Formats: sequence, structure tokens, C-alpha cells
Amino acid sequence: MSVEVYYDDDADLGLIQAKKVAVIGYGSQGHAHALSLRDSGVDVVIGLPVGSKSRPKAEEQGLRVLTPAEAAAEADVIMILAPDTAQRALYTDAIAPNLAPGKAILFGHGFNIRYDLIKPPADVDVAMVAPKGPGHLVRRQYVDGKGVPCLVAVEQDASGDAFALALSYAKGIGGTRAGAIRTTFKEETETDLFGEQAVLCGGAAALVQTGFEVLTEAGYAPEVAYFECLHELKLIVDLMYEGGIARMRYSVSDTAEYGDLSRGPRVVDSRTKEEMRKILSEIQSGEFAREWIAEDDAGRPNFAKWRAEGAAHPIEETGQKLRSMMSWVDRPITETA
Ligand SMILES: NC(=O)C1=CN([C@@H]2O[C@H](COP(=O)(O)OP(=O)(O)OC[C@H]3O[C@@H](n4cnc5c(N)ncnc54)[C@H](OP(=O)(O)O)[C@@H]3O)[C@@H](O)[C@H]2O)C=CC1
Ligand SMILES: CC[C@](O)(C(C)=O)C(=O)O
Ligand SMILES: [Mg+2]
Ligand SMILES: [Mg+2]
Repeated sequence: MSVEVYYDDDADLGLIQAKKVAVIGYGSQGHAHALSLRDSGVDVVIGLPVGSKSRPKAEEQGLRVLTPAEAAAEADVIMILAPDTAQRALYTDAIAPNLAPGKAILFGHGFNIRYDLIKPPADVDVAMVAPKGPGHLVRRQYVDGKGVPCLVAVEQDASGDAFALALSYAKGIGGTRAGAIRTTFKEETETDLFGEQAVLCGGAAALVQTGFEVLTEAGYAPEVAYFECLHELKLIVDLMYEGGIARMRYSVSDTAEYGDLSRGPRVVDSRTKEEMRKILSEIQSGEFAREWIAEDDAGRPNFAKWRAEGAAHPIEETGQKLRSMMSWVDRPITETA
């Protein structure tokens, strides 16, 4: 392999068990990290603003909840798992005043360091433990005795031990059970943003919606279109996940495989690839980050409009009806922590 991969035997859980850890934020990632660290014998405190909706959830789990500033002041290791857009102000107001030499700041995604929105002092460690999966899966895998692979990176090694500490933290959330890959803040941030924009979220959602529109506009039943363009996607992606694209092609019919090989490249063609390259260059140049921060500063007008348009797309109504017939499929959008 071209990357360095670390497993449980390479990580010393004792390093993180010897520290007090503040997990700032208790959402998708925050709840998973905090609960799994606690189950791994780590002293954890949660940092959330007064009035945060997440406070009751953390308290119900028996976790001690302080304000972000109080939690940062108490902790040796501060894991920042608030939304990326909130981290800059959170750092300035609550974390920076409570840093001291020898402390460590950790991130679950490199956005704020990569784009210089947060500039920590030279005498603290700055590292990242970024699970490659949604927080609820991170927690579920940990509870099942497994783990979600994660990326580990060090931006600043003031102590000389930053990587070992990050690896120890990764072990505490189950990451080294599956494998922790060493990377950099730059690589993690740019590839994560590219993946979610071009393929996983943006690309996949646009592909599904467009396929559904083509079928329904041609007069086919929305229910049938939903099955073909959304529901079965999971079954196909599960096959790819288990054994790559080759495994999927082995399982589907020859007719499907011939259609895949001959038509797929017409759907995602050289123009799509060129657009993907443009998206990547906007990420690399910082253009996307500047746009997103400005959008957030302005109160997210486009975000709200596009989110509402997405929610009003006919595929959502059809899906809601069909999923109510499939009790094993229907899950609330927000699982309880
Ligand atoms: N979602 C995921 O699975 C993944 C996320 N990441 C990264 O993890 C980080 C956290 O993302 P995610 O878990 O999705 O976030 P969520 O939106 O799920 O949760 C954010 C949490 O932070 C709290 N919060 C909001 N503002 C502040 C603040 N100013 N100070 C302290 N806490 C605050 C929220 O509280 P409230 O309930 O009050 O809003 C909530 O508990 C991001 O850097 C993200 O890129 C990385 C990998 C995957
Ligand atoms: C794919 C979306 C993600 O990057 C993730 C779950 O890894 C995110 O930022 O939520
Ligand atoms: Mg990601
Ligand atoms: Mg991401």
C-alpha cells in the first residue's frame, strides 16, 4: 500500500486515557466520539453553549456538560466537533483563551486549519482524527466491537508526541480496529470536500433526481421510477462496497452489465469530468471555502433556498409513501444520540 496504516497494536490507548478530553459539539461526530471514548476509559467532558439543543442529549447519556470555554479550560485535549462554519468564532471566543503549552487541539475535518481560519499558537499540538463515515455509523460500529476507518494527521507537533496521541484517540473511538491511515490536513480536507461535492452527496443526489425526472417526465409511474433510481441504488452500492465495481458487475445480469459498460460513460462523460476538475480546483484554490464562509456569514440564503427546493422535489413525496410500506427501511433523518 502507498499509505501508512495503523491498527490497534500500533496505538497506545494509555496516552489518551491519561488526558482529560473535551469534546466540543455533540452532533453526529461529537456524540460518537464522546460516548466511545468514555467506553474506552477516557475522562470526557462535553463543551456546548448554554441553550444548545444538544445539551439534554449529552446529559441524558450521563455526560458532564460545560460551556465550550469551561470545557477547554479543564481539558488537555480539545476535540472540535462543532459545525465547520462555527469553528472560527468558537476558537477565538472559547478555545484560544484557554490554551496553554502542552495542550492539544484535535479536529474531525481539516477545513479551518487548511484554509487558515484558525491559527493555533506554536506551543500546542494540532492533529486530526477524521472517521471516514457518518458519526452514527462510527458509534454503531464501536458498540458492535468494530470500527470505521479513519484518517489521522498532524499539522503541528509541539510535544513531539502528537501523532501517537492522535492514534491513541483513534483507538478510543474504534478507528484503529478498522485501520487509521496517515495523511495531511491538506489531503484530508481537499479530498473530503471533493468526494462529498462531486460523488457522494452532490453527484449521487443529482444523478438520482435527474434519473427520476427523466422517467416520470416520460410518463412512467413515480413509484416505479423511485425503485429504479433510488431504492435499488443501495443494493448496487452495497455490492460495490463489498467487492468493488467488478463485484457489482459480476452480480447483475449480462444485460445490465452491457448497459452499464456501453451507456454509463455517456452519462458521466468528458464534460462531467471537466466539471469535476473545476470543482476540485475551486477547493484547492480556496474559492469554495470563501464562498461557503460568505454564504454562512450572510445567513445562508442560497443554502436555505436550495435545501427547500430539494425537499420539495417530487421524489421525496414518492419516497415517503413507499418507505412507509417498507418498515425495515424507514428511519428518521435524525437518530437520537
Ligand atoms: N457528519 C459527519 O458524519 C462527519 C463530520 N465530520 C466533521 O465533524 C465536525 C462536526 O460535524 P457534525 O458532527 O456533522 O456536526 P453536527 O451539525 O451534527 O453537530 C454539531 C454540534 O455542535 C454544536 N454546536 C453548534 N455550534 C456550536 C458552538 N458554537 N460551540 C460548540 N458547539 C456548537 C451543535 O449543537 P446544537 O445541537 O445546539 O446545534 C451540535 O451538537 C465537522 O468538522 C465535520 O466536517 C467529519 C466526518 C464526518
Ligand atoms: C460524505 C459527507 C461527509 O464528508 C462525511 C460523512 O464523511 C460529511 O462532511 O458529513
Ligand atoms: Mg467525509
Ligand atoms: Mg465532509
